Amino acid sequence: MSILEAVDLYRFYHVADEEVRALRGVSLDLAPGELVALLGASGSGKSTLLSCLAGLDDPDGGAVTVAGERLTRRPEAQRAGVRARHLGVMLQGGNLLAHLNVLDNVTLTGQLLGQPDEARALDLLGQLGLDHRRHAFPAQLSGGEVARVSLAAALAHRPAALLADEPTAEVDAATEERVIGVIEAFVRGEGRGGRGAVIATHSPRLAARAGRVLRLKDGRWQDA
Ligand SMILES: Nc1ncnc2c1ncn2[C@@H]1O[C@H](COP(=O)(O)OP(=O)(O)OP(=O)(O)O)[C@@H](O)[C@H]1O
Repeated sequence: MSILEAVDLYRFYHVADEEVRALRGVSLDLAPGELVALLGASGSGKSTLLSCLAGLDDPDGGAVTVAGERLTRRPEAQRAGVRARHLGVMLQGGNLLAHLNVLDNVTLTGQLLGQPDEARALDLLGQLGLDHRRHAFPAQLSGGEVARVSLAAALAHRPAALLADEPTAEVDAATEERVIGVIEAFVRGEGRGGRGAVIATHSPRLAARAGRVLRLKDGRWQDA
């Protein structure tokens, strides 16, 4: 069974009289153990697709299923439940809560699920070179640090799938290697039904390590 399945997603935005067709019939199947790199020029629809896959946005057409649970066409509270149970989401610009320190941000989803795992959170922060920043607040972090803390927060509760938008933006080559290593270890890790990741990236280094590279162009798969 696939970890995450998206069928024929459409998403249109309307700004004044103009219609932006951000997604035009995009389907995706994420298999256990798979690391998928999502490539495409700026504006091609990568963030929109990740938002729909994460249930943060409801597409205008199509369906998303995660670990056998439907994510689309449900009230936000139900989508949030599915998201917390099965997904780790890292958005562009990070998604940290300003009033919580780094460690509390990373353990937050686990706490909400009633399974906080501080040891795992500290382990992830260590692997990402952020052990010494555990008591810092988001406003005190650099852009690259925010991205890595957000990645740790997305992975700490051991979701079935990681959905990440540009996790290696704003970092040097050595740090990028750490980030890729953490993502690879996550995808290889044991889990009920397996784990997988869809990563939007402009990084050739990250794309080279993916098992599958998919390219979006104007809201469609380029080679479809
Ligand atoms: N909230 C919105 N309202 C109107 N248009 C939007 C909105 N969000 C995205 N768009 C438009 O939809 C298209 C796809 O945008 P999206 O952010 O998904 O691209 P992207 O591939 O992630 O780009 P980048 O690599 O720059 O992050 C673009 O034309 C963008 O301007």
